[in-house]
Amino acid sequence: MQDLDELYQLILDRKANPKEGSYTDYLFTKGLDKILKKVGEESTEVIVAAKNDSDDEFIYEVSDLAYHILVLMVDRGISVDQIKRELAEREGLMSKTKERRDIQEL
Ligand SMILES: N=c1c2ncn([C@@H]3O[C@H](COP(=O)(O)OP(=O)(O)OP(=O)(O)O)[C@@H](O)[C@H]3O)c2ncn1[C@@H]1O[C@H](COP(=O)(O)O)[C@@H](O)[C@H]1O
Repeated sequence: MQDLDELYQLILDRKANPKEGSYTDYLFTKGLDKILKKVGEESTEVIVAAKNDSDDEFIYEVSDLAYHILVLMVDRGISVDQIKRELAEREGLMSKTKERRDIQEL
């Protein structure tokens, strides 16, 4: 069982300790442009899968995209905690915006 935090840590470790035959290593070696190309390809595959009926295919493609996004985050030096913090801040902002909208609708 591997959650997103654990996968992020493993990718971080691949960056610090390159391992022969590792696909993550291959991406880091190729560099940012290659990682961005993969994120673009995987995003398109998620869109195509979302239009089809197969949940399994959709889950597979979202997982591919999630992995490549984590590789991109490590390459850019951004942590999962930074994303969590941003989302947590939005939670406060969004509920304030909703309160304002509710008041305007009264
Ligand atoms: N979650 C993933 C994961 N998801 C997708 N992929 C790889 O992403 C690639 C996507 O397939 P494509 O056909 O688009 O790409 P490709 O033809 O293989 O290669 P490209 O030349 O196009 O880049 C496949 O090679 C998959 O193996 C992943 N590779 C590794 N992980 C995890 O990352 C961790 C470290 O893996 P290694 O770095 O390989 O040790 C492990 O926990 C793995 O499970």
